[in-house]
Amino acid sequence: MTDTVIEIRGLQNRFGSHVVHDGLDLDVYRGEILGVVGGSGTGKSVLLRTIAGLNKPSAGSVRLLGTNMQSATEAELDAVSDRIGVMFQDGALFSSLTVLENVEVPLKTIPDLRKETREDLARLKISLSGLPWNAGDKYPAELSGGMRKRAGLARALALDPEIAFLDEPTAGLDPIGAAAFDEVIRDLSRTLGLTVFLVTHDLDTIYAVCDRVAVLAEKRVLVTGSVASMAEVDHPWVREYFLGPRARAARGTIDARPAKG
Ligand SMILES: Nc1ncnc2c1ncn2[C@@H]1O[C@H](COP(=O)(O)OP(=O)(O)OP(=O)(O)O)[C@@H](O)[C@H]1O
Repeated sequence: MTDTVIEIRGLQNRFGSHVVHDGLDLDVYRGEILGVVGGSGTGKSVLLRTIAGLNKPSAGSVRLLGTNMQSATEAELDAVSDRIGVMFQDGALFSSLTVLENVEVPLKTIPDLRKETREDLARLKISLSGLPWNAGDKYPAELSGGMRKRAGLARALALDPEIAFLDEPTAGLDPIGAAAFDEVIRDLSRTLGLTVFLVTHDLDTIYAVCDRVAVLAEKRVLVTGSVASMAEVDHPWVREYFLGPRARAARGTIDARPAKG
């Protein structure tokens, strides 16, 4: 049976008179990597923040890991927030803390966790995110953009989340760095059974890692389906995005990769 970990119904988000989402429905299933795409300003980040409980919608409901985010008590919201990890576009690290200390921040919510154990757990997450062993002792300003993103991922993974929300994880990375990041995301999903809610503009990432895609347009989720099925969708933005020259190039790169045994 499919386990729905995020269930959104009739969602509306408005800022003053600006309606970003209206009547938005979406289901996300356990263990999948869902790519959320859409033109600039269609509300991908607002949607991510709303699901994660960081933005209060003006109408509709979000059920996250079985918790109704609109009617939950503070204690229930805290409990569900411990089961998710969020990686923001810029990594959102504390600049005055080392990478290790940044990753330790969420772990400090665990009562009675010994300092040594907390540090070991943080170092494990740092290495799972593909950072070199000594990166934990560096400050964010000493890292490249790609390494900062990995540090942000390590912090998002600190509490062994069931769902990782990643906002533009490969934006600003060079193609090799982006491909390496794709691999980390895919490995984490496959080995840890992590569900990934992935906001991205990066067609290479979509073709390389996403099990399903949700397209945001016209203030709602216009369509969901496999990446391949997007070629059949008769909507101008979807056609331009998935059938344009960049999509052809991204598809070609994936088709050209040797099959994994
Ligand atoms: N706190 C806020 N107050 C007012 N307007 C906001 C707020 N947050 C987002 N918006 C508006 O909501 C709309 C959607 O923003 P959002 O950042 O979610 O778009 P996006 O699809 O992620 O865009 P991009 O692809 O460019 O990152 C934008 O018009 C933005 O200006």
